[in-house]
Amino acid sequence: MATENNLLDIKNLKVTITKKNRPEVSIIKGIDLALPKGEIIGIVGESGSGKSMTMKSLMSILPEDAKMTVDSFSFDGKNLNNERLPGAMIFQDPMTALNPLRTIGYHLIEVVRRYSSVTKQEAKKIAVKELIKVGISLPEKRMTQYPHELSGGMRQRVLIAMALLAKPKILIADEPTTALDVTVQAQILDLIRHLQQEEKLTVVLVTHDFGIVAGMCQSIKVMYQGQIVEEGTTDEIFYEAAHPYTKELLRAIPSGDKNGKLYAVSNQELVSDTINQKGEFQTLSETHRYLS
Ligand SMILES: Nc1ncnc2c1ncn2[C@@H]1O[C@H](COP(=O)(O)OP(=O)(O)OP(=O)(O)O)[C@@H](O)[C@H]1O
Repeated sequence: MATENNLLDIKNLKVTITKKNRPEVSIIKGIDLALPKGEIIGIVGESGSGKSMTMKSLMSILPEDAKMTVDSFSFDGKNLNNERLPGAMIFQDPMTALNPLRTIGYHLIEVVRRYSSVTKQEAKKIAVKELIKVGISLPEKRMTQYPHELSGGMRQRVLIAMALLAKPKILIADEPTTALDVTVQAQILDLIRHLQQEEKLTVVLVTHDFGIVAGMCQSIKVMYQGQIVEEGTTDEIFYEAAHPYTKELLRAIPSGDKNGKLYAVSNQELVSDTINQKGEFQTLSETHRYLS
């Protein structure tokens, strides 16, 4: 049963992949997913743990050879049946979601007109307004430019604008800043946080980076090998993690200590002797404070 505070409630989500002449592979192994309304929820786990597959399941955009099953899938207290989730998703590399041969304006106007019956001129005005909302300067000019003419950060802002034009109730951001440099990363995260409050969105922030979820998320789910191995409030996860995998992930945050060690999560081996340059974060608790 869905609780009142959950926007999304999924029971026993499984995803399998079947390739030609190969046995079926279980990718997501029966997870229960409850996403509280109006929060930013972090999904954390190393590469290959199943974060993206889980999110693609929610959005019904799994690859052709993947099959998803659930025991129940409810949205805002109602069974979603076969309807699409009123959500939008942004990805690590905005280039993959943008057609290099089309202008930014083309992309935005297309989304506006998909969701409301307005003229092209009206759609253009709405699109320009949305570009302003996501902090893009010279929006009229940007409308005429092609994706490659924009910086990575600007492209990600365009994707966020496109996502918002779809009027989602839930925004899934899958490693939205991984491809960006640190300063731009912080700006995009700020934008997501700001929009989440402004639009009263529920946001799912998928990342392998605990540093990012610390300052952004109210709650965290930790994924490992296709399962959620631990979940709780951000404080619970940071200060009272019980699962060994969570502890290892936390231990893998660079200490910033001059003689700090960098550990790999999966095999617990030392992968680097020392971090010589001064890191941004000093200790785990300082990481949390710094980002809060
Ligand atoms: N199209 C595909 N065909 C077969 N296996 C796949 C496919 N896509 C993903 N997988 C496998 O599913 C598992 C989960 O992948 P997923 O992309 O969800 O991981 P992730 O946690 O999001 O990691 P990353 O951040 O690296 O994408 C991995 O073992 C991956 O190899």
